[in-house]
Amino acid sequence: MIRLTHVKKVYQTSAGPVKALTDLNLEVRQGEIFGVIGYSGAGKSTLIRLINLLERPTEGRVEVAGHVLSALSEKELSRERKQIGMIFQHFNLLWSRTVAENIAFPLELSGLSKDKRKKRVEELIRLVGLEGRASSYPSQLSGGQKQRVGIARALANNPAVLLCDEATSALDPKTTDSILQLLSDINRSLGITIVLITHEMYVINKICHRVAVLDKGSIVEEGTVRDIFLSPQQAITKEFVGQVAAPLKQQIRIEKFQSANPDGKIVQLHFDGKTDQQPAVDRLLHNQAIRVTIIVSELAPSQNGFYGTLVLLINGHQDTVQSAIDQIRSESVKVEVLPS
Ligand SMILES: Nc1ncnc2c1ncn2[C@@H]1O[C@H](COP(=O)(O)OP(=O)(O)OP(=O)(O)O)[C@@H](O)[C@H]1O
Repeated sequence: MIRLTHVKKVYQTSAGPVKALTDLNLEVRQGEIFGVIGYSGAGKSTLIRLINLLERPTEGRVEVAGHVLSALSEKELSRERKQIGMIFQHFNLLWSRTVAENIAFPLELSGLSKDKRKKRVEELIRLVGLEGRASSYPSQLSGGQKQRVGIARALANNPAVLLCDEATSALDPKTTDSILQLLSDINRSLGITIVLITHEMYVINKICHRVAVLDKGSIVEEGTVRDIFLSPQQAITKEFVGQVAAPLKQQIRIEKFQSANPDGKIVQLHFDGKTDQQPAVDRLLHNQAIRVTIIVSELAPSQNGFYGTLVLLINGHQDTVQSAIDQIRSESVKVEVLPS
């Protein structure tokens, strides 16, 4: 579906040439979600902008859906670009236009009649879950809703490929999850090929089928997300995998304790670092009526005590355990009882 062959990109600047991509080869298959991960400056934005020829390669060939885009003139390109939608970190919406008018914009450029535009905009609004917001302006929307408008606009002309340029980097974790879910649903229901760039392994792990690791303008490792997670080869890949492996290891540790202690209660205590919660924890750990085991301790010092989380296994008589939990809750520690 997408094939980059021996692609190089050199920017000419007043300080001299900057090599952004060096001899890059990449193949993205029809219908997959392909992630490119790299640190800042690795060349991710350059790479994604080469796929729709927003940047021309200095050397090499860019082929999308059977067309060699790098060989086309600007006029020919503008027709082929309809095959490729794009969404951006900062949404790039038109602030003076409503949601419906933003989504209609590419349809106007394609010369679609007013009636057809209206129908298509309604379909897209439903697809991205923005019912009831058609007449809102971008400034009246949350970040997640703005990105939904971006996605609807990118899909307006039924592209075969959707490019996502750090599409969730400006969003909080919960909104990130909902946008990633939407992208995954769209990939499945429309069969659209998605290429996304990110610096977060979380994003890759959540929705990508395959991933390439970009470092200093070259792909240093590539494979299925599962294989990369199970056996990362390069040091940089190990660092990225480490971003999500720690929580995963924690989860596995908690599950082991759970299955070995079916009668115990596993609780997660959250410390806010604002008040001194140490005495409350000491009382819990030294409570003679129960047995407390520390499963995970992720605490960092703060001016007034510490912040972070503790995951504990509490064994004992059901009522005694419950009253110990109630006691620490009453001492302004947030307590979550993990499902058994
Ligand atoms: N228009 C440009 N002119 C000159 N140099 C550029 C231009 N765009 C990018 N570069 C340089 O090319 C290299 C790769 O940049 P690029 O933005 O593609 O990386 P990135 O991985 O997307 O980083 P970030 O996440 O910080 O945007 C960097 O050294 C950058 O300074």
